[in-house]
Amino acid sequence: MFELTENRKKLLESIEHLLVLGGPGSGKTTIALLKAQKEILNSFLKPKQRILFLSFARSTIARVIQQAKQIITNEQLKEIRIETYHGFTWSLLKSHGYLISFNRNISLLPPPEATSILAEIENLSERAFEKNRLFDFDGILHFDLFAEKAALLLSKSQKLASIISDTYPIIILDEFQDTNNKEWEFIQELGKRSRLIALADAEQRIYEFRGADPARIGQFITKYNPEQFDFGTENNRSLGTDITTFGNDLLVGSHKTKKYKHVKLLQYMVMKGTALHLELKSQVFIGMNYLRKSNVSDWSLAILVPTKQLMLDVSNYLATEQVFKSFKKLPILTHEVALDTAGPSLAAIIIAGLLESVNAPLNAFNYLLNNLSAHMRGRNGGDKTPSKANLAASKILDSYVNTPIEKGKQPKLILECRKVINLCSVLNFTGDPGKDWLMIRDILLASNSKEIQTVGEDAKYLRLLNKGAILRGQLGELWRTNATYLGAVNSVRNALLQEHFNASTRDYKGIQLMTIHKSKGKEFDYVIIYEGAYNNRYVWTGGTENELAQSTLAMRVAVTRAKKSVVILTPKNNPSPLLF
Ligand SMILES: Nc1ncnc2c1ncn2[C@@H]1O[C@H](COP(=O)(O)OP(=O)(O)OP(=O)(O)O)[C@@H](O)[C@H]1O
Repeated sequence: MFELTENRKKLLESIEHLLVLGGPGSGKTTIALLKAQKEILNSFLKPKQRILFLSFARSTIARVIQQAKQIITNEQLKEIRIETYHGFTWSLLKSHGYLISFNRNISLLPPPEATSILAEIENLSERAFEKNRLFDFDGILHFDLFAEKAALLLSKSQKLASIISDTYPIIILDEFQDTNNKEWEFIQELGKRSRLIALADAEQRIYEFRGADPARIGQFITKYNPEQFDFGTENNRSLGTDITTFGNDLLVGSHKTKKYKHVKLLQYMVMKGTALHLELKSQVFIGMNYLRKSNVSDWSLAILVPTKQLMLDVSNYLATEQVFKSFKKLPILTHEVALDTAGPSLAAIIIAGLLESVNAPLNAFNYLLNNLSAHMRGRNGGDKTPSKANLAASKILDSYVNTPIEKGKQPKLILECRKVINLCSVLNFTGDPGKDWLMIRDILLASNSKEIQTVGEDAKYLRLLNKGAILRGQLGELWRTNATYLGAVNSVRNALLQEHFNASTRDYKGIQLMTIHKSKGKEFDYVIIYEGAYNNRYVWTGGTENELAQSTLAMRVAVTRAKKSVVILTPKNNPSPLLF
């Protein structure tokens, strides 16, 4: 199916540890899949053995599976386990974590709740201490500890390590340049007995902020003395275009004096109101027309933005029809958004709590206060601490739960929470989870408290996250068995947690909106990179040299996602220094 160069044929024959280097679209993933196929065809695998393909993100897994289906047969695909580091290490810790924790039952700490629990610990080493304490003593595993604890587990139990290596004699490490120290420790445990194939591109290292280290590829070479293959700037993704050339020129700044056929740099006028993202939306229509005219079947068009805030603003703009004074209209554009889940997940737990509360009115009020406090502390997600105002408000709620204040002196937020409970207590549920859910969400949205309204707003994004169906399914099940929503919080929590491990099988077709960082490892027919004004920029004025270097790498990753064409939009009054 593929014309293979001598170099690639040599790679397929190798029985050493391997390091495959190459720029975006040079064919690293493809050759790794061909290598796996070759080993399968050579009957290298004994019964029950499989090849393990490890990557970082669920969305990348989806793409690799999609790509694998074009290269190898379904039977061969069954002999490859394609997994995220999280999914794989969790499966190890879930069944064997008791070997390294005082608590025999290992459970997961859902990320939004983790953020909320750790919100007040600002000091990073204290945070790390608390995360470790939770696992060591309570068996509760924070997502950040997956690699670390899995490495510890394998180092403590050589028997388990042998079983793992016996099951997976060959392990492919995707996006190796982005492994942090803990993942590297884990990989070294695996590498004691299994053959490793690392795929890497130093210039696509965009996760330095989570511990990716420029020295990592060198460490791999020193440790394993692998056979090395470098596909350099070969470009199989956007063959016949100058997209990769632009990406490489960007690294040295030489793009500023050149012209490109497949990369358009546009400066747009920043406008307000209905015209806020007019230029972007118009470019999306132009892109769609181009793809239709070029007869690209099942086309994909990505809009990549630097910040989450801009992503949400753009999503709202695309999902609304604009009508201008001239009566010209810009219709709604259906699209998918790659959103972080913390805020919406915590909002979902609040709504689930209120659905339950109607049948358990006794604790309903305190329950709401606790959940609302968790939402305010955790909605920013990740390891980010909440804003001072949110932290202060959450403390009001926490202290009220412990020592209620007499009537007349209660803060407004507490009174508003009481109002929510009263309004919910007189609701007549229909048994249709979709409708009942919306009744509660509307109560939250109509609240006079900004904090409570925000919960309603965050809950709206569950639809964008495609979580609607799964939640409806779980709640419908409860109603069918009990004719109440008792147990809603648990089932919502489980449903949302499960999502972290299900390799998303959806493919990236149509209009996809995401941050530049999320676009890593994906490919689209057409890419529009959109920089907003003020805080929604690639480069902040006054940023350090290192920040500028990171932004350049991120921009190159974004550009090289495209197969056919790229448009980059930057504000005319203050164009990006990376571009002009
Ligand atoms: N030898 C080849 N001949 C023809 N097409 C190829 C070859 N290798 C890869 N391709 C095609 O090129 C595209 C990019 O390949 P692949 O995803 O393997 O690159 P990559 O190096 O893993 O990219 P990235 O680092 O950007 O994720 C795919 O569409 C693939 O089908």
